[in-house]
Amino acid sequence: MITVEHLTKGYGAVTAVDDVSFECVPGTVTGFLGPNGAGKSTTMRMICGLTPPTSGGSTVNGVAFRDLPNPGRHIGVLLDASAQHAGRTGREVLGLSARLLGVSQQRVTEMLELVGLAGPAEKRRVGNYSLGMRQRLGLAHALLGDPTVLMLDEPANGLDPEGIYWMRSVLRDFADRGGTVMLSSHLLREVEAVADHLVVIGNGKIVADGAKDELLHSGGLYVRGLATDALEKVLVDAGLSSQPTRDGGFAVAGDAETVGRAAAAAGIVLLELRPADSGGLEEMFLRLTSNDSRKDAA
Ligand SMILES: Nc1ncnc2c1ncn2[C@@H]1O[C@H](COP(=O)(O)OP(=O)(O)OP(=O)(O)O)[C@@H](O)[C@H]1O
Repeated sequence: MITVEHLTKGYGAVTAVDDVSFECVPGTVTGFLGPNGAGKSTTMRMICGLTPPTSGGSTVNGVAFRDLPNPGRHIGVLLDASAQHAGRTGREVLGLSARLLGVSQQRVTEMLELVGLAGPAEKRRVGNYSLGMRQRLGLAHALLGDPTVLMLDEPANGLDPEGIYWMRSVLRDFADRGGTVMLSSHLLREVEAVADHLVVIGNGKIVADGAKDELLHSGGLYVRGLATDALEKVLVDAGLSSQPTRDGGFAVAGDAETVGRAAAAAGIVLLELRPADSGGLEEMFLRLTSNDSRKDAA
């Protein structure tokens, strides 16, 4: 469980994180979404005690990170896969951490196997790893202490499609076994496939927080029929608010039964009647990306 309460961080005139509160609960994957410079990394750094907040606080399983006796046994963190000792081999990196955490070398072997680095790869220096291999090692490192919480900053960076699919299945499995997962991304599509819950941050502030299905389908219904003009008239006559879409359909605020019955009564053949795509969230996300990206300004 991760609990964030009124977390705020100012850097001079910039408020990188502005009164942010949310929870990541056991058994779920929370996608922490926001454009570049939105405040994702700063929030994560505060959660794991690397950056002191200006105000507010956060806990992991009810305890402030800095007060956890052996933090790696509670929360596995992957903030920057490239920040690993380049001169050590993959096995050495994990082996040293295992000694610090008090876990066995057998666990090191298991984690290397889990992330697909067992064999020749584990004997290569991390400096010679691709970014995707570093992400795999970073995930093995995060899982090493058998924590109940995982917090990962952009873990899909550098992974190929097969690697992204694999990463999702590891995270999904971790959550399905009761673990808490928080992962950040600046790509909605990337977290959509794995997250149950979404927290969206823009310009340091939370702009959306809720179940993924609710947020993605807050755009109402999508309907498309054979006779476009007639369908539009039917929707108007039924008192339903609708917007034409570029592909000849309509985004409708209403329930499927009302739309379906109204179309049937008018003898209109419907080709599609379904929840709208992630239009609402995606549009909001695009707006954030165009207006709130502070990377350019920074
Ligand atoms: N150490 C720092 N000193 C000054 N400003 C900082 C510092 N760290 C972050 N910032 C600023 O805080 C804001 C949020 O940055 P942060 O790295 O948390 O965003 P992010 O959402 O993780 O972005 P990205 O996806 O690009 O990593 C940015 O405007 C950034 O320039």
